[in-house]
Amino acid sequence: MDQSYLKIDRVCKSFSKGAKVTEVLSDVRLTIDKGEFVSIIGHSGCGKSTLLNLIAGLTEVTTGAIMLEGREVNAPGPDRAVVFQNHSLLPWLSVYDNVKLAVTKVFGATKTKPERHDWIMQNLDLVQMTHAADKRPGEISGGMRQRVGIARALAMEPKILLLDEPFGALDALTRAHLQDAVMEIHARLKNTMIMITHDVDEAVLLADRIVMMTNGPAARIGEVLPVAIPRPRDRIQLASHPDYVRAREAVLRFLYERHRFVEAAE
Ligand SMILES: Nc1ncnc2c1ncn2[C@@H]1O[C@H](COP(=O)(O)OP(=O)(O)OP(=O)(O)O)[C@@H](O)[C@H]1O
Repeated sequence: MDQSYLKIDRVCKSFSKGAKVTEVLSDVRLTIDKGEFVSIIGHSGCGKSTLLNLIAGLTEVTTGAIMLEGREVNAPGPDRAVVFQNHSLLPWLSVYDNVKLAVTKVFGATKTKPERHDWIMQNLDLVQMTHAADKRPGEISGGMRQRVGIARALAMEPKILLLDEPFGALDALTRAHLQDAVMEIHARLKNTMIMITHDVDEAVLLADRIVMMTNGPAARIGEVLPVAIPRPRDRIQLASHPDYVRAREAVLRFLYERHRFVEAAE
């Protein structure tokens, strides 16, 4: 019996517009273990978000299948929460109420009101945002909004947290703080995380494995690089760590040398 936690099995995805069919993903195969942190990297437009949306169940595969714990994924569900680059919080609700909305949806029938309140506060605490519980998204910084987005996603207690370039719009310092926060959360909750990034350092710092995608159309997984650097990881110590330097170089070579070669050959 196949014991994979998440299995992406020979997935192809095409989009049609009139008579024109574009194959975005071709024969994508990947298995991810429970508790693993996987970064997905690839050039713009190759199909990273499409792959994440397929796992989220927001889009359907054209052929192949995505299995989570042996069950096929073909619709969105609270077991897979997504954090997008643009926070997607409801602007008219407070930080607390934004998280509450998700908690009521998932735990409305199973947790009492005081339990739900504690759970909301616990998740805001996880991202250090309890102090802003009464603020609206427009009254807090971009980094804080992303923290709330992460709290809202985690509050659904998903099996898999899907992060679609969540820090892409943030300045470098805020980004570093949030990367640390994500590493702490991952260490504490031991949940499965899949994160799209364009940032090679971010991919290496956070991931157990880096999935590198070839250019589209018909993108596929070109290489998967294990990052065996022990945790907890400290960005300053890592900067000169030989394994870090090696992993970084391997990703850069894939993106800027090897992949260009593959593209030119096609
Ligand atoms: N709903 C859709 N209908 C038609 N084409 C789509 C749709 N969604 C994505 N595509 C196309 O699929 C390709 C891959 O898009 P996708 O957003 O997955 O790439 P990406 O790697 O995440 O890009 P980026 O890094 O720039 O965010 C693009 O050519 C895009 O135009």
